[in-house]
Amino acid sequence: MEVKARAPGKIILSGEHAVVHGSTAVASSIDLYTYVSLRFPTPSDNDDALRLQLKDIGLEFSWPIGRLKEVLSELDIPNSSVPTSCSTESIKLLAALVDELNIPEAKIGLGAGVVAFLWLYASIQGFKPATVVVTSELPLGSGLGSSAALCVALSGALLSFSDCASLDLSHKEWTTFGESELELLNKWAFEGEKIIHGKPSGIDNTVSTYGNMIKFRSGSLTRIKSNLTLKMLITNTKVGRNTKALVAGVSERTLRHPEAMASVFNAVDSISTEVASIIQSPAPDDLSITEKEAKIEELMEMNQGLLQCMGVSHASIETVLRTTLKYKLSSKLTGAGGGGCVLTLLPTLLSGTVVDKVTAELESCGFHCLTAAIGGNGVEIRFGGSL
Ligand SMILES: Nc1ncnc2c1ncn2[C@@H]1O[C@H](COP(=O)(O)OP(=O)(O)O)[C@@H](O)[C@H]1O
Ligand SMILES: C[C@@](O)(CCOP(=O)(O)O)CC(=O)O
Ligand SMILES: [Mg+2]
Repeated sequence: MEVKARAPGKIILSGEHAVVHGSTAVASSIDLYTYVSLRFPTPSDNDDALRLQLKDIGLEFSWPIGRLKEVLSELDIPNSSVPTSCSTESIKLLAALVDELNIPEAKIGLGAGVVAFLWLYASIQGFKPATVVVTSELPLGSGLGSSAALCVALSGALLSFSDCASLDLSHKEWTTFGESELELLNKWAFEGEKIIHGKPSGIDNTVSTYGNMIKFRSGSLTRIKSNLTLKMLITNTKVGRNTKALVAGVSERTLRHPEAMASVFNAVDSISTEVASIIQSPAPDDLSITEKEAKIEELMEMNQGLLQCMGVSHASIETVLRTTLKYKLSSKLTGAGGGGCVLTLLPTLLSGTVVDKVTAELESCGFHCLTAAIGGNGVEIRFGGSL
């Protein structure tokens, strides 16, 4: 018996980083997914190992169950129905197991993802042998929430074979979980994100779990019904960065300049609240679509300025901003910044020729442009099929 789970990536329309410090942020799922397949061996397979295949990265790891028990029995492994944080000591033990894998230096960032995998696996499934296969349509470490999509898809696959979920195992189509199961899944995914991000706000795992558009503040979500079809060009600068380090950098700046940063976070909160209200405002009201788009553009520019104040912009991001401005288009970084992806609003009346020209110019700088549909379902699972 096997299960496949998929969880979407996301874009943050406004409020990244500030959301870690209690400000409102607005995010939406996108139609790019991370897939996790889970299969338990049959007795005739005679396989007593936990195997993890990162398919598109071309890496494969395995741990004899005896070795896992030896190391992890020192840990307080929680119950699958009680999402529990991985303590610093536990992270150290798991990281030592991951160090034994000799991950190539160029891919060392994956180590945090593998530690999160081991924590979620042991916590939800204990010491059962299994094969887990991960594939992703998301660029990793680029601001599109690959870390959260991994944790959400993993939690989905693991919980679907636990006592915590009551699912119809004959279901061969993509299907979602019930409300209380989603809540549990989202909490486990958050514990995984903590291992990868250090101090996540929870917005990425929440939007990946629930899908569509959300407003998020201090750990609680409000689902947003969008009355505006936003179209965004996503430019991947291909400059690698690490969310954990960038989030830590903003916290350090906040410690150095608490009052100034409080004002910055406050301004971001107002921007996100306004963005959410424009998106939700009824279609035929005082403002035309063009006027709403112009307001969102201005708010995106203001948010970008504040992200610069937080110290998370980058020369590559500034190049995207300058390039899109030549075409009178507004942009902002999305996710943790420091490289990664930039969003550019493509207004409804913008001609296809302009989109082609700006895309060509951005790609001539060495960037990669992608279009992804905004919104769509959150985590889903299906049974059967092949890994
Ligand atoms: N498909 C995957 N396989 C293994 N690890 C992954 C995968 N997706 C994400 N990760 C983990 O998440 C990290 C990237 O997360 P992060 O720096 O938060 O950027 P983002 O979430 O924007 O992609 C990777 O370095 C890796 O540790
Ligand atoms: C910077 C932050 O707001 C978003 C990070 O997103 P990503 O990992 O760069 O996709 C951090 C968080 O909210 O946990
Ligand atoms: Mg992330």
